Amino acid sequence: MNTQQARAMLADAEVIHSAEAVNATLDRMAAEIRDRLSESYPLVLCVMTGGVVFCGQLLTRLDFPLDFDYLHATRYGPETQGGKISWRTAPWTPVKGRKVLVVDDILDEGVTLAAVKESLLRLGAEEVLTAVFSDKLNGKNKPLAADFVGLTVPDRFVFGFGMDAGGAWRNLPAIYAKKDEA
Ligand SMILES: O=P(O)(O)OC[C@H]1O[C@H](OP(=O)(O)OP(=O)(O)O)[C@H](O)[C@@H]1O
Ligand SMILES: Nc1nc2[nH]cnc2c(=O)[nH]1
Repeated sequence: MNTQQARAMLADAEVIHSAEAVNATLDRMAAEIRDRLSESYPLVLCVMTGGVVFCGQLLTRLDFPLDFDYLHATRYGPETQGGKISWRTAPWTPVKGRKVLVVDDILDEGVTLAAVKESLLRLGAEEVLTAVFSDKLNGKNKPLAADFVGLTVPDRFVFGFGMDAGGAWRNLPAIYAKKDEA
């Protein structure tokens, strides 16, 4: 995708959740996570790449001691249909005996987060909680329900706030969907 194509896609897209709604949701989620984990010294793990914006903005709202690290698993690449999960990087910080909070941008079919959770439990994590900024209303029987959910999104390919559209626009502060898929 080149600059022109990326700009055209954004111009044609529909806002699903505004930046204001995103910020209010971050505040609410941080309060929920604080209530559950503020005394546990959790290990917060960002699922790269899409989780980076949500996780970064969430972290600045978590006012209690925690460790931070990341892992990288992907199954979409630049495509809009998921494939086989590809593990790129495991967390460097040992998870054995830890309460872990996994942070990702979207729960779509749930395959990625279910695989991440299973792998962390296999590595000996005491408890694995999951936080997703958006949960797609796709009517699918997901293998996992997130412990903390920000906003729901319709069953369309969405982008912005960490999520890419053909590689572009992870940097948007709001959530969009391509108009032609409405
Ligand atoms: O619930 P699922 O259907 O498994 O989809 C959710 C996953 O898809 C996206 O990652 P993607 O594979 O696109 O990689 P990315 O984070 O690098 O964009 C997103 O960041 C989630 O990790
Ligand atoms: N950008 C993006 N990535 C996803 N990964 C799983 N579902 C989606 C989606 O709707 N948009």
